[in-house]
Amino acid sequence: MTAETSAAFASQTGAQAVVLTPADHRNPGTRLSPDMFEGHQTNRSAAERRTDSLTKRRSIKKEWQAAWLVNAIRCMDLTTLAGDDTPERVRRLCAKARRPLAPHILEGLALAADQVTTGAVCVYPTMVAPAVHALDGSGIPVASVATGFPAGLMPLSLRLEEIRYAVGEGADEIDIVITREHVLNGNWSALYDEIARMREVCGRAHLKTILATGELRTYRNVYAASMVAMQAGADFIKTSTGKEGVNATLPVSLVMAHAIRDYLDATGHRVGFKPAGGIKTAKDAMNWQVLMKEELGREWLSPTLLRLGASSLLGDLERQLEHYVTGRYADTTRHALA
Ligand SMILES: O=C[C@H](O)COP(=O)(O)O
Repeated sequence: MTAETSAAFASQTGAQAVVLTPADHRNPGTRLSPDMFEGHQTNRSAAERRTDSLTKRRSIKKEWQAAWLVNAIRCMDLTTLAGDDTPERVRRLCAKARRPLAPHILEGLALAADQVTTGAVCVYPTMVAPAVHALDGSGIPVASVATGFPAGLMPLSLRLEEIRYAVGEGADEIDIVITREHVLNGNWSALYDEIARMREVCGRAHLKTILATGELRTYRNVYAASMVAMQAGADFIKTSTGKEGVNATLPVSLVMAHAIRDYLDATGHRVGFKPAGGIKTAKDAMNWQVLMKEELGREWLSPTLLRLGASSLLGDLERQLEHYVTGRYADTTRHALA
């Protein structure tokens, strides 16, 4: 491991302990303030140009990439949200969350096993209990989707009860879905009220609000929904369930990052960001981290304020780190981090 690489790790990974925002920070929210988003101008083509240029830059040199790939693991919500999920599958997922990298890769990176675990494990409510048991003592939070995931089309009373159930099973974080109709109709008070009720029922559990941006039709709606969710007390805003036709995209993430920045400027409160749905390659993970660093700063490179929601990203991260350490790909298919 070169001196430069170890320096990269000191600044990007191991020393990452310099978390400027305590892990238990909460967004207290504000009253509903339409003036913070009504009339806000968003420019789709400018957002697309900006993020397109970001994906084409090779701004991170080879020896630093490994540090960013390790950081992507640290910020990952390792997820399984499938109809055929079982407690055994969840137990296997939690074992990966505790030890995502093989010993020889950790050795090659000069990292200790307890320095690299995932940001959380994300499951359905009935899988929370096996996840809590499997992660006992690891310090890795369990996130549960709730409120009628992924569509959310059920009575509010039942959606709130599902949150109570998941928290009662031991969930540390709740990923709720919003009622898209409220956004499409501009019914901001209804959107604010439902999220505020969900926040209240979450109690000690952190609240992540899934905006299902692929179903909100315009970037102006994405910005407005982001702002209302933060005003209602969301600790994270999250792009997608992973089940929409269009899930996490970089341009939409840029719009949401701007909302987080504007909310911080107006209130002093930091809110986390979770892109989710279709994030599958190490290149994707690099792109989202670069976007966070450039738009929001280094605080948004820690699991306290960034989570990559993904069910199939870890494999490529492992593959790229294996190549970095050994000079070859473990499997025959080349997956160059081009
Ligand atoms: O965060 C939750 C998403 O369902 C993950 O989406 P994915 O399966 O496309 O990685």
